[in-house]
Amino acid sequence: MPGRIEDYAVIGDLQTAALIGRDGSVDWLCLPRFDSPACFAALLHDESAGHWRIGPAEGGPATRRRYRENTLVLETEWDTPDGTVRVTDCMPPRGEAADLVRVVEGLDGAVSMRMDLVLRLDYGHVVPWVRRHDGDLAAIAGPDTIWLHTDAPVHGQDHRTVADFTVGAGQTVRFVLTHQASHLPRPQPVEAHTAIESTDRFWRDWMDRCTYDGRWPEAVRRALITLKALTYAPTGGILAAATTSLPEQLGGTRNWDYRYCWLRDSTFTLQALLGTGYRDEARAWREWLLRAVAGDPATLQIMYGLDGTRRIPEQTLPWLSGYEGSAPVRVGNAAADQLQLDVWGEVLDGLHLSRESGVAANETAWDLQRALLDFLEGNWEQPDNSLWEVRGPRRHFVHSKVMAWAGFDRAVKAVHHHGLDGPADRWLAIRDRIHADVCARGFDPERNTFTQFYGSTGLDAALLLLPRVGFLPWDDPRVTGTVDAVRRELCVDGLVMRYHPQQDDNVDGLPGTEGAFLACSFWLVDALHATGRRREATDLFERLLGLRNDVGLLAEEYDPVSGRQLGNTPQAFSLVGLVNSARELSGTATRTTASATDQHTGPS
Ligand SMILES: OC[C@H]1O[C@H](O[C@H]2O[C@H](CO)[C@@H](O)[C@H](O)[C@H]2O)[C@H](O)[C@@H](O)[C@@H]1O
Repeated sequence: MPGRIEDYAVIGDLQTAALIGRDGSVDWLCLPRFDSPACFAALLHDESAGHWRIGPAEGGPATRRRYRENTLVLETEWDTPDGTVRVTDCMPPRGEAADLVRVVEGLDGAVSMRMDLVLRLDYGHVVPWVRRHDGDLAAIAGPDTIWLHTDAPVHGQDHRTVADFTVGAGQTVRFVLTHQASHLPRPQPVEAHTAIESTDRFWRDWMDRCTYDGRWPEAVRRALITLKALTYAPTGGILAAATTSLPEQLGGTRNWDYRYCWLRDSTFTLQALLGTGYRDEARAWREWLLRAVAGDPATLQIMYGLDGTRRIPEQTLPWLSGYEGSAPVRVGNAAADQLQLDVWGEVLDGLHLSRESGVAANETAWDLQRALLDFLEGNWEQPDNSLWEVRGPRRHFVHSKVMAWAGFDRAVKAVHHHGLDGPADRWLAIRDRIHADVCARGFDPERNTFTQFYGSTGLDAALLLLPRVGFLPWDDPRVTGTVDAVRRELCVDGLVMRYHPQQDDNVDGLPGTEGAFLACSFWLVDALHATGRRREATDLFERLLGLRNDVGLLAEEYDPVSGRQLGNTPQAFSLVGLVNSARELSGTATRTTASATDQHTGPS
């Protein structure tokens, strides 16, 4: 049985990531990339879909675990009646091949250990052929070979590889699992202890570049390390999360594949990284973006594969029962074909932010922005699927229109403040038309709130972002009215639902419901802070910190009733929310969105 979502820690090598439960079992790993088929998919079924457990023979959860300070090296410890043992796990930043390194170390007494390796390629589907080569194991299936190099005595048993051994104080037993394409020669295995030390150094060096000096430094640093772990180093692409199909409702069907690069999520991640000193990542992301969206801006997708791949068709994997029975398990994501107008605005805002932050200008980037503006000019009046990717009918979502406004606003500023070339007066006029349209059709004066879409009876937590992008000032009564309405109508036990799915005739077109959306809850922290309710903002922020798991990770959502994390994990959206709110509350936030002096000055 897989653990709770919050039972999982993550390790990764900037090309893929493994999730490790409190019982020492790797229950999720895709090789060689984040979006490759999993060789351990127990998370979405049970151990027969592949897992790799190393722990005391008696089983059970660890007594404690932690990351080594400022690193992605995980240490899991068990106190047993016979002694204490530690397993150290890491994935060294990629050299010749992907390696997963696990070292067992006796700390006290002598502990009987068991290793249970069940390799199932293609998401639990394919049992590999296992052969011995010079004392190591090679598991071969189709395009993949997975090598196991260890000094433990392993043997095969019922299509799995097991080892029973005892570690005494001061003894270590090493395991290195390496992936290689099956047509290539065996890669040089890394030495486990050396790999742990070099991984440790890599992450410490990366953390040394962090400029964050505000409150809650450990939570912010852990979030930043995790965001970095969600970047795909070869291309600079930024993932939404490391998993697919962890459910938004236990037992439900809201199960999606997040192992791709959403322009929206990446832009938000960029804000958090730029605001904490990580300019190289911002540059790499911009270059990724320019390559991914090259071509006709009318064919811009809201998301791409890690290398900018456009086709990520959605399929279901019927042989997997799903996390706690939450089926179907999906790979690929049909949202890639949706129209989500906010994305144009977010990309324009993200590139504006890079410019404002002094990340060197690039002529191609401005050409792209002009092309995006041309598209937006002809399409901002279209209904769309919104940032929530609704699968119901397209509507005139207020947040989408406001982000179109933000796109033109940033374009005008690019001309006025940065001397770039463009028809600023025309853009200004469109900007003001959008503003007037939203204020006339997207605001309900009787309820004193903006609405989810034109004519909607529902609300949307994304409305909390309107003042952040400068659409109206925080003290505008329409903004304070909307913040109050979100609190009144969308909060469950103080946490924020992104909207009520059943509202407006089932706005998202999906069955079931979902948990509180953690990113939105961080947006409420920022809104409370900006509207002068600072104590409440801090209280909510600290409550959200308390929802992180024991190693500081957050999934997409949280169910206040069962007290469990829900959805894909670790999720960039949630962690970006944490970093940005910490910066706001600490007063260390530099401009990542329009400041008060940049607020809208046109009509309405
Ligand atoms: O709820 C329906 C949609 O859920 C997913 O989208 C959500 O995750 C995205 C990645 O973090 C995020 O950008 C989006 O705002 C969220 O709504 C899923 O990917 C969609 O396919 C699905 O329709």
